Amino acid sequence: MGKKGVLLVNLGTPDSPEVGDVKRYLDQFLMDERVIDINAFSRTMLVKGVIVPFRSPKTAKLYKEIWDENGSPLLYYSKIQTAMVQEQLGPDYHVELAMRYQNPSIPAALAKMKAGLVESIQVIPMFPQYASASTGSVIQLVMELVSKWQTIPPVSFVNSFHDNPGMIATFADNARKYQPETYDQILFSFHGLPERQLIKCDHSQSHCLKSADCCQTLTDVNKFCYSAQCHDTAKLIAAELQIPSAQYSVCFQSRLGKDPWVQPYTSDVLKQLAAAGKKRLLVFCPAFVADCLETLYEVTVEYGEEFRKLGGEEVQLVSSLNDNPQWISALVKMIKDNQGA
Ligand SMILES: C=CC1=C(C)c2cc3[nH]c(cc4nc(cc5[nH]c(cc1n2)c(C)c5CCC(=O)O)C(CCC(=O)O)=C4C)c(C)c3C=C
Ligand SMILES: [Fe+2]
Ligand SMILES: [Fe+2]
Repeated sequence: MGKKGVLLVNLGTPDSPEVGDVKRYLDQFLMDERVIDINAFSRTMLVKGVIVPFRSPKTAKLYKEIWDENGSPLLYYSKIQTAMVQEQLGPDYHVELAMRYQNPSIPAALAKMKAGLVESIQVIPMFPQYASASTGSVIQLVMELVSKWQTIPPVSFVNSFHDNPGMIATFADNARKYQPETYDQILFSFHGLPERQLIKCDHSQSHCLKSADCCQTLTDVNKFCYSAQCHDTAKLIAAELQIPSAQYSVCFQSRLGKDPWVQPYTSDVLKQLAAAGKKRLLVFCPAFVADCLETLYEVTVEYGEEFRKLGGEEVQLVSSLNDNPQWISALVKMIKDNQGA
């Protein structure tokens, strides 16, 4: 019997924090039609003509702030997660890590699995909430590549795991050491998305963004809605920690460009909380399974500075799932439960 293949795929990071590598990363990332989802001509003009040349030097500086002797935190933790999952699953499994953009690449990881004669492939896009720009993009590329093989093994995909009990429990446990009840407000800050991508993912075309709060509750109709899944994750973590609904806020960070993104924006929520006299904030970022630029720099440094300028005192990040053994066990259970699905 061949081994069962498991492919863990995260977003990706530059090969180094130097401008050239950041350019290559942003170019590949933002030229993805699921990320900048406009017509090909406009995307090329915008990405290659404006965003990559102007953003890369600034983004490279930010990467230099979080790059340490282990390299990029996202890649570092992803490698550890992969090794820990392989260790727990044992020799019947062949576990590979890939990044959607840059390295280790999805084609290289799939080639290793093919050479290892795996009998099946289970793909886990490492994004708890489904978005076309993240999970959808990974699934599309894997399908495109494997569809060209002569022998196509059974391939399965995890579509989302926004309510995975082990993931929720790990985030809650990570927060306990900060004593969440001692903070003025808890924030769940998720990576943002253009609003039009929510609407495009609404198969009913009658739900998302049709009323002020339609994407705040997960139902059968909107079960693939990124915003609704984010709200559900926040609600479950808050319930685990017995945080009353008035004590927490859900918000969305990392907006790029001028189009409207899913709201409320984290910056706006910081302003409201500072105006209401809140001083100390505890921030979860449960769109990520590993600490990365968006948690270590955007939240800790940028939002921290922003909030202090507004009169606040502290923005404390809850560390991500990283190499927490409880998370690894949850991931292993997810793999075993999904086997053959
Ligand atoms: C949670 C999953 C992610 C979704 C959905 C997502 C959508 C998305 N992102 C951009 C633009 C950028 N994102 C950047 C960094 C970044 N994004 C994610 C995850 C999701 N993005 C991660 C994990 C990271 C950090 C990677 C790391 O190396 O640590 C960046 C690069 C940084 C910067 O220049 O600001 C950009 C750009 C868009 C446009 C988008 C959906 C449309
Ligand atoms: Fe992003
Ligand atoms: Fe929605």
